[in-house]
Amino acid sequence: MDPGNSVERLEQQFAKTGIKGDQEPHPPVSTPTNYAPYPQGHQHQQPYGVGATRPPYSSQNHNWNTQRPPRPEGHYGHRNDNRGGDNQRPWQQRGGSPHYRPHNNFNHSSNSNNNNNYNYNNNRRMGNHGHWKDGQHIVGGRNSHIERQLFGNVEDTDRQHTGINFEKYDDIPVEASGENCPEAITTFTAPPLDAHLLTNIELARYMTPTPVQKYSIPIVFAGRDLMACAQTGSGKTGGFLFPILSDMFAKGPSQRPTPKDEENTTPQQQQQHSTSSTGLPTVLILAPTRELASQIFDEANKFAYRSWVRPCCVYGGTDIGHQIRQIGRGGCDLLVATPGRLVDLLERHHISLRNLRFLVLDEADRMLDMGFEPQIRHIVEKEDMPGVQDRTTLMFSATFPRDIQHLARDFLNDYVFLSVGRVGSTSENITQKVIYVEDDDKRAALLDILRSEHGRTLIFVETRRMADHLNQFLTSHQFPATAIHGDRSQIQRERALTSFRTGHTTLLVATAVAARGLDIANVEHVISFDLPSYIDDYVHRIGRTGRAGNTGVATAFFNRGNKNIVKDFISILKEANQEVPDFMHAVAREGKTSGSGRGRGRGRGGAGFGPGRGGGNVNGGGYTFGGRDFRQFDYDPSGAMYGMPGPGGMAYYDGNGVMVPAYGYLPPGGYPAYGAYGAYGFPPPPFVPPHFMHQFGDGLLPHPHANVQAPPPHAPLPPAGTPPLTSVYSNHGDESAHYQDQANWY
Ligand SMILES: Nc1ncnc2c1ncn2[C@@H]1O[C@H](COP(=O)(O)OP(=O)(O)OP(=O)(O)O)[C@@H](O)[C@H]1O
Repeated sequence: MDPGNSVERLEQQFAKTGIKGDQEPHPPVSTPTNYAPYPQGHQHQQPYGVGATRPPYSSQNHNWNTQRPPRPEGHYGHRNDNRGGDNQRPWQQRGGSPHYRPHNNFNHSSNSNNNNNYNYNNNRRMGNHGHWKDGQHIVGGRNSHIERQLFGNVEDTDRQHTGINFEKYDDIPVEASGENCPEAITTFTAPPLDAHLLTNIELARYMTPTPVQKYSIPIVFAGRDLMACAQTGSGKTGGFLFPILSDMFAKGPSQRPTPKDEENTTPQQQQQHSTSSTGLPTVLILAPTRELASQIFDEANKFAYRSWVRPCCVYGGTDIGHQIRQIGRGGCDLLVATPGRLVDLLERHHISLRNLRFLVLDEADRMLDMGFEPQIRHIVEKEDMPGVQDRTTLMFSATFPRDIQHLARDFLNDYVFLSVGRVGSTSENITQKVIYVEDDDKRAALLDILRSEHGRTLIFVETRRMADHLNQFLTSHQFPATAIHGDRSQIQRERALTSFRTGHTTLLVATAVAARGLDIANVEHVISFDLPSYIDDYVHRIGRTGRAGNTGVATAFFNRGNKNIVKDFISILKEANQEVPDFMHAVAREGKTSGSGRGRGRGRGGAGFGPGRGGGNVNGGGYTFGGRDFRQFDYDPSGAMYGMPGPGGMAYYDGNGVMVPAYGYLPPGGYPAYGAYGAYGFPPPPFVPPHFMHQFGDGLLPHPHANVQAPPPHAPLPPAGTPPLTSVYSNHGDESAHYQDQANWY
């Protein structure tokens, strides 16, 4: 599908419906209930449901979301073309809107939550850092100015979530599996936490630990590796920062020589190494996006305040020379990084990982999917990082698909799997609404919603181009909007985020670059203008609201173009006790006969991802949305690993524990899904033979541990005329240099 044509077609479609940005696009339509299908065009058709007239559907309707390759890091220039506009002109001058909240002192460098690079350096110069001397932690002096910068004021609504209500989490089910799980703590106390950390926790006004923190703190203190799956907004950042910083405050800098030092360097060289400007972090935290890395860095600065620990942050899109100087001058005890920039710095020997004691993968499922996995392997296995036995490895996310859990074992040692929350991982604090809206009507539907609401609203779209178009469209309709996506320069991205955080612009149009981890206070509404191709991505996106015990609303525009995720979507809604509109069931029933055959897993999973999923049957296959320890469900002590049986088939490991590759199957009218790794479903014939899978590049090649076997002899070839499949680049707009995705196959 030609992206240019499809976008043009979209624009023509918009033009047909009168949506041009300079005229009233669509008469406001009142929807009787939130779940009513959105009227088609001007005709106000009957709601689409079972037996009702279906809105005309064209298989081309949704192709306009065609994605473009991400730009390599080096291509992110500081372009000042202002595409998409940051709307720096005062809003009143442009007609205003009820969304506007006057903010006369807007200055992104002074109001941002992300402005601590500057303050952090000041912080050092003011000499209030502590240090480690003669085996003792000497804590620095207090500074009220820095404390305001780091922790904000109680009334600072741009930075504080209002009405944090973690009691809501008290009856959330928590499951910890693995040998000898340590007991959870119930309060922040010293011991077990370091006394200095407690003073910083108090400054942050955290009264009690969240469930994930209650468990992760003793697990890490016990020296155990951890894979933690907890709902969005439930305090996972503290879940890894608290035990790590507490340990560092108590034990001081690591001095341990690694075997590599002993083998390859002379004592003189070692001496040179430690006095050179090379950063020698004790902790490495890897995150998928620059904005998330920056946010974790800010949190690390808070909780490391006045301690000997110097946090440091490196990510792409910014001047590497500046980062090198930061590492050299200020030290780098706790390093937060995006993988691409870190590899660059490792290769230039500005950072060495030989002293590492803690490795953290935040958004770990994202970090281990095919976009990042090669870089993560390079960092963990090919550089000088201590081996898995000699470091503590922690992985955190709100979703942990089974295939990623399999892969994660390579990086973990005797780990505890912690699951906080329901198996379906959306929070019940988020009210989820689904509206049936054809692609042509989405803009009108959006305007209707925005005209009746004035809160901070995040709008997710699938492509960067669409983000720009929608931003322009909203701006031309007098809404204070801005956009964040991977084609914008880092300065534009940060400016957009700051503008949204501070409430200068109450609408942020975003691609998936803003989907994970970002903690923006008081986001009231997340609108999935486009639904993502994978339900886990939806879970993360809506998780930008309803955080820290607050409530929020998530509205999804749904149509038949989303039928590939409809069953997973229904399960997510049910698990969070949300209403499932009839039209979703109807589309799901259609899916049964036409079947998209798409698995998940971004080139890793595919048809066999989880038992029974290849045929699009979720429930029968026992798939869960990442909240279960696969060891409990797939593992058979006899040496064979099985999935849970379902109508779609059975997950399949052979009796010797050797993985049998997944074979996609070709449902009528659908495309094959592919998988090459993990506990795969063993779907019904016809099979797609492995040679077909190999067309798709790295991510679809079998994992090195997989022993690929020939397909069963009866597997037929794909039917004549099956179009050749090609990988397309996704629109994740993050640090993944070679991220490939099967999105928009059809
Ligand atoms: N113990 C606590 N008490 C009060 N607030 C807390 C506590 N722990 C974390 N928070 C606040 O809760 C919010 C969400 O925390 P955090 O960003 O760590 O969530 P998360 O689980 O990592 O979310 P996501 O899945 O989106 O990455 C933050 O604003 C944080 O400051």
